[in-house]
Amino acid sequence: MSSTVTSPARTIRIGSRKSQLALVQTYWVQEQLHKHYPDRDFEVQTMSTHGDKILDVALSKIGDKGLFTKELEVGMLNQEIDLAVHSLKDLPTALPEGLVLGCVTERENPADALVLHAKHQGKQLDTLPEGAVIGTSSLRRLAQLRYHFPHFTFKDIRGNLNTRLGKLDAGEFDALILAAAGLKRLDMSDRIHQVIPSEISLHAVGQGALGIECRGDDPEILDVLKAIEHSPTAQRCYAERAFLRELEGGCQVPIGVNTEIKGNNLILTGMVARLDGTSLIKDTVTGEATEAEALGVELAQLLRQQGAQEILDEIFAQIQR
Ligand SMILES: NCc1[nH]cc(CCC(=O)O)c1CC(=O)O
Repeated sequence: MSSTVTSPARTIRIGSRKSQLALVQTYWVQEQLHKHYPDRDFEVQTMSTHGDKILDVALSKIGDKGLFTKELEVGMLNQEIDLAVHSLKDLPTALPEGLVLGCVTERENPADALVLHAKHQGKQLDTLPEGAVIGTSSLRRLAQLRYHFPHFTFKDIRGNLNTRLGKLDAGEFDALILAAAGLKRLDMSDRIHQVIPSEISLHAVGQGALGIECRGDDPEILDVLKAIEHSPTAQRCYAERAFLRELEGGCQVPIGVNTEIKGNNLILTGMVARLDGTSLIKDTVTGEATEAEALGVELAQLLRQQGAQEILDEIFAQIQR
């Protein structure tokens, strides 16, 4: 008599930060995976990351490498969780040994958005008064907006989305610049007064996309993740991340991008700006979408030839002080 004994499929453990946005994103991934693999169990485990615990310190002062990802990565390497869902924007371009970017899901609108205090209802960046106080914690947004709107006053803001919106509504700011994608995912699209055009603000690398990280030596998980990969988003984000990696910048340097897929081609625009908004270097490359990473490297080299490295060196020196 012979019988085939198959051990029951293991429960797949998904790690997430505890913020409202992180949870919405993680439960969305869980649901997508469940749709593709109805017979498998996917369970969510939440963890606080260093970035969640130091909400009162300016992001640009503490550096950003892995601020929102490290604890989840340790969890994966210790076999406590099998994959981690991140806002791709928060995932460093160099991952710890043993971990890989397993898949990239379909992107929301990657643009930045203008969110106004009620008293400015109906206004846009062009029509906000001189001296308007704009809240942002991102050097990228700061540098680009200063470049285009030197007459505004810029003020750092921290905290999760609800905290920030509370500060805006309480009158501490005239407007905030936030990712349109985060507001959309939290069902707060009605707070977006203007989707900022890419001519004014190039978005962060990976903005609006989710990146799922897992162990490189776990073929089962890598295979499971293939079902929810969105290939055009992945190609765009691979080009953006190669550009950032080549310039050796994190999320907290004024580097912005825009990507577009047209037929087989990928169009990548990138910029590096001075923090005070006095200069901004920007260029565009086009090539086969299948060569996404090479395009990112090419654009980085192009911007370097135009002085991007000097700007970045200046910024690194300032941040370290
Ligand atoms: N750094 C914080 C962060 N990480 C991801 C998002 C929003 C969603 C996204 O860009 O995918 C935000 C907030 C913001 O920039 O307004």
